[in-house]
Amino acid sequence: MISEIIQNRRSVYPDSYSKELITKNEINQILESANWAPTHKRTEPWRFKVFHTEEARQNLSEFLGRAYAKSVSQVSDFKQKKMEQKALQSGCVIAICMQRDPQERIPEWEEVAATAMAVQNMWLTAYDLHIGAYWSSPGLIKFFHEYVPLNEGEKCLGFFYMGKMHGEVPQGNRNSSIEEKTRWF
Ligand SMILES: Cc1cc2nc3c(=O)[nH]c(=O)nc-3n(C[C@H](O)[C@H](O)[C@H](O)COP(=O)(O)O)c2cc1C
Repeated sequence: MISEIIQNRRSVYPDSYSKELITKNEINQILESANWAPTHKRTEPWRFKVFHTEEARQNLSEFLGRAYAKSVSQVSDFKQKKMEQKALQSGCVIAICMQRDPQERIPEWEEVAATAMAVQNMWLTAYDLHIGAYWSSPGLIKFFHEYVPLNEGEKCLGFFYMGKMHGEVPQGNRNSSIEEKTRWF
């Protein structure tokens, strides 16, 4: 049931991923799901940069460490190490990017929303494949273009960390019920 998959999907963090590899086929399934998100004026604004091989993740890890240090006024060695570790603990990291419509035919928020819907498709597909994942949006993403050149109007919105799950999916919780967030007329 789709509602069970939706409710059981969780943010699963890199320190709880197993060492089991994620295959290219699994990554392609996850990316294919992204491409079926809805999109106003069919701008299909989601763009992805995939860091799968150990070498790619090692290089990304080094960049993340450097970018973290640049993004804060006081560097914490602990936080810098943690930031570096995440790409190494993951089976794959995907940078989530959004390409603004060059003609700006729709407001930017709609393209951010469409990209977020693409990420939700990825997240649900990953869960279905027993792959834990989470969307990370640290301040350092503003430096991502220094590492991977982005097109004009393309922005990095965060990183999608993924790793094979071992054990149970964490328990979910919500601060308030849907009734409290809904008014019926
Ligand atoms: C746009 C977006 C950005 C997020 N950024 C972060 C982040 O930077 N760090 C983090 O720990 N979690 C981040 N999360 C994950 C949320 O913390 C998580 O979704 C929330 O705690 C609810 O938990 P659940 O996903 O397991 O239901 C982000 C989620 C979204 C949708």
